[in-house]
Amino acid sequence: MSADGLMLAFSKNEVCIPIKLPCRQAKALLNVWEPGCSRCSTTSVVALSRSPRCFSRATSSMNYSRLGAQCSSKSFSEMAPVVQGAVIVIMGVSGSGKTTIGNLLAEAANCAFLDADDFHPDSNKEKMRKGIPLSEEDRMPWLQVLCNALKNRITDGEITVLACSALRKNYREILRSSDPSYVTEKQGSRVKFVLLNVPVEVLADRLNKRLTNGEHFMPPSLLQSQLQLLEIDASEGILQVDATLNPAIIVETVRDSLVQRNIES
Ligand SMILES: Nc1ncnc2c1ncn2[C@@H]1O[C@H](COP(=O)(O)OP(=O)(O)O)[C@@H](O)[C@H]1O
Ligand SMILES: O=C(O)[C@H](O)[C@@H](O)[C@H](O)[C@H](O)COP(=O)(O)O
Repeated sequence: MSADGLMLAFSKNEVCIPIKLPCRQAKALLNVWEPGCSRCSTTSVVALSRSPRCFSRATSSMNYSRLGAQCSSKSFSEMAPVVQGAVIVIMGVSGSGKTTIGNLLAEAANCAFLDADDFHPDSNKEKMRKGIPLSEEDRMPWLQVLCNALKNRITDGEITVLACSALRKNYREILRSSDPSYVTEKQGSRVKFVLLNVPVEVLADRLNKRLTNGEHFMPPSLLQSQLQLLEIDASEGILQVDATLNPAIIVETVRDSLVQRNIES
């Protein structure tokens, strides 16, 4: 594909017809697809480009999200020809919104959602419930179980959204190593991280409300230890988003950024 070309795949009854078009023509073509148009209910439109610049130019100047709502046009799974076996880890401290955003992202992208909390042994949850931070020894077996689960999904070519605190770089390295082709941190892994940034006062407020509503085992008293542990190494190039925004906007931002970063590479 040429660097300036957009590939459009029109999928109907499971039949894909990939075509290449210059940006301007692609935009013009996609613009005639109005929301509610009867063709949208039976046909999906996928715009893919190996050039992120080209993709963002085309998508930003047409009402792509409106089109997407009708045609589920930007789902990762519809990009299956180029995106196979990938994991998007929504990371951050407790209360940053990992479960909320991870669920919505997976739904929007039509792929599976896993919550790392569901992989903790009861002993870990009991410890946290009592207000005791987990130790390195508590976390290692848990991360290893997660790593194995992700490895199976990557090998099967599945796309997964995982909500996981992944606070330290060495924890993330364990998750990255679930990509069988990942050797060193110098190379890309099919496991990508998105950090949800939320100010401490907002986090405390969210955790207090969540506890009062009896929705979660994690006490607000553990927030400080979580923040102390959070380690972000600029060299990892982790995508960071303002997670105080409306969840729908966060999800849209994450999807757009991942597409622009070419999550398949
Ligand atoms: N973007 C957001 N705006 C407002 N409230 C949010 C947002 N994201 C999450 N919440 C709320 O904050 C609380 C913590 O969110 P949750 O998804 O459970 O975080 P985590 O999984 O990181 O602990 C929940 O009550 C949730 O409804
Ligand atoms: O490594 C850890 O200390 C835990 O994984 C922790 O980071 C996580 O935050 C808790 O499991 C609470 O779950 P939530 O993050 O969903 O509140």
